[in-house]
Amino acid sequence: METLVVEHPLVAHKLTALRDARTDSPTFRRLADELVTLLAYEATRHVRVTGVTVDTPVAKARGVRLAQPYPLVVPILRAGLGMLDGMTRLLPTAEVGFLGMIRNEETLKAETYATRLPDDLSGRQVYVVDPMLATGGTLAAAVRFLFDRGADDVTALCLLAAPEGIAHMDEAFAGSDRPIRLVTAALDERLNEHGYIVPGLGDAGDRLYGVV
Ligand SMILES: O=P(O)(O)OC[C@H]1O[C@H](OP(=O)(O)OP(=O)(O)O)[C@H](O)[C@@H]1O
Ligand SMILES: O=c1cc[nH]c(=O)[nH]1
Ligand SMILES: [Mg+2]
Repeated sequence: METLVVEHPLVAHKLTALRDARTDSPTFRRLADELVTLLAYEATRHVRVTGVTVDTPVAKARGVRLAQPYPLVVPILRAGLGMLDGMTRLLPTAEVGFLGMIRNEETLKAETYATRLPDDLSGRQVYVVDPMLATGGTLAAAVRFLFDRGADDVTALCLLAAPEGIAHMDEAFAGSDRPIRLVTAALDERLNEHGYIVPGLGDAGDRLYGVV
């Protein structure tokens, strides 16, 4: 999986505050919202555009507009919701689909409890947002939903990624002719015995939504 770790002092500053266990949920939500916007700037470098000509007050000008069909943004509930507004702020015309998934903390396997996606995604660019890429089980299942519907251009935006998650995605989609890109704020060290990213930031959904 093509991976871009965004190196930028503002990204590092906001990620450090997100990691800090002392950061409360309102602040955590604001930082996640700000951070995804910085990642989205990089993640949308390939977004499809089409040529247009407009009249300025002075003269005609050649330009571009987002091509249609517009991209699809898919937050993976719960924690992906914390990244949705930041993403749609940059892509206001994007369509939004939803995947509700929860990782079984015994088996570490992802289980799906809600799917609201267009049936036909052929020709669509898709941006998946989920703060954490840990074992990769959740993202792999999400990408499979999207590929099964015909998507051929998927970019995942994650706040943190673990090497195990990237390796899992590489195995799961080895030989696939459809590119999957990952844009993240940091590649962390490893997973602990509970499947949590080390040093990580804890359970992203719990941090976002005040679960103590
Ligand atoms: O790469 P994986 O090992 O699959 O782990 C990553 C997933 O785990 C967390 O979700 P969780 O299942 O805790 O649900 P939540 O988002 O509702 O907190 C996180 O939000 C990711 O979706
Ligand atoms: O560290 C982790 C791993 C999986 N899910 C999370 O929310 N955090
Ligand atoms: Mg989740």
